[in-house]
Amino acid sequence: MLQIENLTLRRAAQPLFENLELRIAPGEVLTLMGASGSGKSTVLNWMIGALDPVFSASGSLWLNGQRVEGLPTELRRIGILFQDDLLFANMSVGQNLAFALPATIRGAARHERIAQVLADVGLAGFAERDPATLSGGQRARINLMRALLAQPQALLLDEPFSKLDVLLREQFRAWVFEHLQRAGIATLLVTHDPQDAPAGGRVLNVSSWQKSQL
Ligand SMILES: Nc1ncnc2c1ncn2[C@@H]1O[C@H](COP(=O)(O)OP(=O)(O)OP(=O)(O)O)[C@@H](O)[C@H]1O
Repeated sequence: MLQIENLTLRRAAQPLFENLELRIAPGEVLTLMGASGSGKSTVLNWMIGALDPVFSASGSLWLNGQRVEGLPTELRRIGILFQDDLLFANMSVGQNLAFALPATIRGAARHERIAQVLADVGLAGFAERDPATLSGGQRARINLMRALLAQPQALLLDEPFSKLDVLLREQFRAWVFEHLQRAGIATLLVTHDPQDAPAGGRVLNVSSWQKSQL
């Protein structure tokens, strides 16, 4: 369970919003929707411990019963995926994935794990490929798998589909939701496009943030 309690964010003395409350169950995707500049990315930055110092925050963040908003980013077990993929251009696909693997997985087990991940996403044999030679959809899948290899308990998606063309976007979206549900990951999806939300999923609109209860 990923939970925000009573979050107020301010820039200078001005509140960006007040008293945000939300709860996301394992395997659920909650969509956070709102106009440009309404503060969606700022919430995500706060959740991963990367709030710009121009903002101040009060409120608490809980992940599976542990209060995490005071913890360093790497101890929070919260992954994030941005609209621009951040694959390292000077590394192969396999090296990009290996970068996210926990250090406790060593030696041959690392190669096996990466081969298995690539096979799982329909990209068997791609470990040596240069990321620049991949299609948009292939890059998107590698980027998501890299975020998941770090074994997050929650995932934040910031406009993850907006750079994909229409057909690919539909396929990738369905694939992502199915994958996250199977992995039991609590997911917060930020978007300005209502069509990005999973069918039947809960949507929280930024305009209703004041004292909203989800
Ligand atoms: N570093 C900063 N310094 C000053 N103001 C900032 C800074 N970062 C963001 N802001 C402002 O804070 C507000 C919220 O920004 P934020 O990026 O969270 O909005 P958003 O809802 O994610 O927008 P978008 O959909 O365009 O990404 C905006 O008015 C923005 O201009």
